[in-house]
Amino acid sequence: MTMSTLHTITTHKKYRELLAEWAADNTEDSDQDKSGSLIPNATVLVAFRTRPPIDGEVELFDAPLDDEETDDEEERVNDANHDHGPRAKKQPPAPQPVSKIPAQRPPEEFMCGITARSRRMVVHVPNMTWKGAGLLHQSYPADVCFGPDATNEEVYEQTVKTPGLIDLAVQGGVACVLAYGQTSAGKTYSMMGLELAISQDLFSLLPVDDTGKTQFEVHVTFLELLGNKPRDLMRADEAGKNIEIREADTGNVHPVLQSTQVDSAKELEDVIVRCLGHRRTAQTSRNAKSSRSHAILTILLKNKTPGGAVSEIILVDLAGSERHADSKKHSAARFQETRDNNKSLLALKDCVRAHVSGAALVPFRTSKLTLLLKPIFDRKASRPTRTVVIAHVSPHIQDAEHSANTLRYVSQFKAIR
Ligand SMILES: Nc1ncnc2c1ncn2[C@@H]1O[C@H](COP(=O)(O)OP(=O)(O)OP(=O)(O)O)[C@@H](O)[C@H]1O
Repeated sequence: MTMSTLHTITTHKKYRELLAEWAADNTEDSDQDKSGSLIPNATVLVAFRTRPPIDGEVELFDAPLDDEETDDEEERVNDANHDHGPRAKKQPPAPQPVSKIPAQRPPEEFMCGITARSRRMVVHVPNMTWKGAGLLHQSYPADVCFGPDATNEEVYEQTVKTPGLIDLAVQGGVACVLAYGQTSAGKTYSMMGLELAISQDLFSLLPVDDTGKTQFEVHVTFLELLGNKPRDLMRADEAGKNIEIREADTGNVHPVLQSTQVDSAKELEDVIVRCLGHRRTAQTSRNAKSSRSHAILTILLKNKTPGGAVSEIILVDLAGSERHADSKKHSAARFQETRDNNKSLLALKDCVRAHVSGAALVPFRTSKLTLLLKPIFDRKASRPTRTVVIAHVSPHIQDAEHSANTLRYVSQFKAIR
């Protein structure tokens, strides 16, 4: 047995003991946050989700992590603005926190870095001190949390049904769900589930007249923002062609997209599945089919009665937040995309923060992503809005620092209220 294997076994044994001790002292029954339901009147609701480990995934941690990476969310996003491209000059390695040290254990061992409680998530962050291996248990509050066993149906129930997002749109408002998180944390999995569940329910929730007909027309657009390049996912024939985003004098933002009218749950579902098939993916160190882009599905409800409004349900699967280490093998073009994605995520954070705090000005023109989301940020618009941000985190202890940053980033939106 090598010294390194021995060290691994000892450290991981210690982590397991510490996790067991923490779990014994923090049972679900002692969770103060268990009672109560979602805050019905909040403009922004915060949800956290983690997923189960995937077969063979732990073996990925055997690859050494980059010694230059930064794990602070803002630092990481700003870091992406500097030249770290393939030709960038190497800096001397910085001292590494323990979670960045290359994996030192048998690959088949999964070690959980997340505990989901009803209304908070706890991240168990490895922390090496002079006393040896330790764990910091960092707790972040949310309106609702989903552990690895939660189904997409449960997520739909709590993040769409309970906050009344479809009802809000039917009444003329703007409802939005944003899936945020580290690459491979489960954003696309959640959003596909929500998109298909909304397709199933939407038509039965549209009000009908005495003849059984609804006064609403349902139209769909689907846009992909790859780095800074918007594309129409509805048009496979236009693949690769960038579309224009216009902001009219009236203040309305008009991406030049094909809008498709749908008249049934099946039609809506078919359009969504077809468009998702046009989304670009690439293999990353963490996800064989990683979505490189932000994907914005907009379901427009057009009320055909005289003076009837157009309301919207906007479903956004954001590009994965990537650390520098995750992108170090990217080509120059992919690196630029990652940089643009990270910049737009930072702009999004600023906008949501300003929006939640009731600031007079929300800087939505800072990026194409936030400009496209103007309907939820526009203070001058009279339509009521509600946004649910679902932060996704990896279940692995090796990702604990990234997970803590993700939850810190998103839980702020709850704290500002
Ligand atoms: N709750 C879950 N239960 C079971 N499997 C899941 C769950 N969430 C995600 N997965 C699986 O994990 C893998 C990564 O998920 P997904 O592609 O949704 O991540 P992502 O956050 O969208 O990644 P990226 O940002 O790289 O596109 C997929 O194989 C997916 O099927």
